[in-house]
Amino acid sequence: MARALSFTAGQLFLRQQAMHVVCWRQIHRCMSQGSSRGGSPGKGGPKRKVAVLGAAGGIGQPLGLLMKLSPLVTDLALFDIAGTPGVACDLSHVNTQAKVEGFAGDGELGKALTGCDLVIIPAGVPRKPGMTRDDLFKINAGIVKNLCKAIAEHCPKALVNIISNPVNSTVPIAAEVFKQAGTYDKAKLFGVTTLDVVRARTFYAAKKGIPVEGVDLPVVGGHAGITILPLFSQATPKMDMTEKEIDTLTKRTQDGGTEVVQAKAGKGSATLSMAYAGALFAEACLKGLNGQKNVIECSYVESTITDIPFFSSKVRLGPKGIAEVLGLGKLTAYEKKALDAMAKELKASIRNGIEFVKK
Ligand SMILES: NC(=O)c1ccc[n+]([C@@H]2O[C@H](COP(=O)([O-])OP(=O)(O)OC[C@H]3O[C@@H](n4cnc5c(N)ncnc54)[C@H](O)[C@@H]3O)[C@@H](O)[C@H]2O)c1
Ligand SMILES: O=C(O)C[C@H](O)C(=O)O
Repeated sequence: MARALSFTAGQLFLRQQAMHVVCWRQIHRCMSQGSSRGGSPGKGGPKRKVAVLGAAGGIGQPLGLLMKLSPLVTDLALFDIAGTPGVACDLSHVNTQAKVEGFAGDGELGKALTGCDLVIIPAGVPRKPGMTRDDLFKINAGIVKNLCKAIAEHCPKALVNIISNPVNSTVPIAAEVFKQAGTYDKAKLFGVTTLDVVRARTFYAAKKGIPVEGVDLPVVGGHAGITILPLFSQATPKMDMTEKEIDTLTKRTQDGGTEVVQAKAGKGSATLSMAYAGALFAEACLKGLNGQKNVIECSYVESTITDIPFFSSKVRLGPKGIAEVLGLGKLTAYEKKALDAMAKELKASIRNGIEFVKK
């Protein structure tokens, strides 16, 4: 009996190991889908340098790993105020093509940025329970401002993906810094709202009992509370939903970040799901740069599709960044009301960001 039991445990262990391998193969396959259509650097595709600023942090480390796994990245620069040489050494042993270098401290920021095609910024402090994203403004506004000044100096043509909160203000901060430096190109600046899309897809699939892989739906507005608006009416595959179901899923998506902050109980906010979402969005940007057609993601960008000057909606990515900011499509009465309700808060967050740089 004991022998039979241990044999079963052994089998279970082997099965688990096999599943790990399958998972990693799937991640590789997912990430390399870009290479077949977006140009494989190993096979003569373009060289692409990506920098992660805040690379030793909770998001920065797994995001660095996912970028190291991406077949679209040839050079990976990991910058933080400290700790990056260790992270870079660790990642450099992974047998994928990207050459990894670590840079620590302001004195090395210029070297990290020089030659970059894409800069991803998860630098800054995360929330603790009871805080809003706006409570992070005091510290993160200055961090994003200084990093963007360095981007304007060392890689003014790079695409910039901003993850640091409050995204509703840090993106306008970045825009204003670039304007002052004379390098602003609205097609190259993105607030990363992909985690809202990832969450909405997950919650919708779970609620409707359908496989999440086939689910798509836009999330528009901004990235905080009521400014996050998932458009479940445009979800595919289309499923009937009651207004109550829509309201529950909308609120869960809006509160997704807070759900993680509370579950982590003082140890930070979403890091792993954010790294996944950040890698998805970064890969989409690289595919666009490489000339892949029809690359569409939601992002918080300078926009004229509403009267709110920065707004998240679907954007088509191309060789120069944003090729087209797509419209909102047909909205339901519920969605129109939610859009009206967010305008005041979103405009105020944008104003705060701009004034912070101007003053
Ligand atoms: N956009 C989103 O959907 C989303 C999701 C999750 C978290 N976030 C935000 O991302 C940010 C980072 O979160 P985290 O969990 O990784 O935090 P963290 O504290 O674990 O890591 C942040 C890192 O930034 C570094 N840093 C601080 N100042 C820096 C500077 N001047 N230059 C370079 N690096 C600097 C820190 O040393 C640290 O390693 C937070 O503001 C958080 O709110 C955004
Ligand atoms: O909620 C946070 O503070 C982090 C992030 O913006 C998230 O949505 O998870």
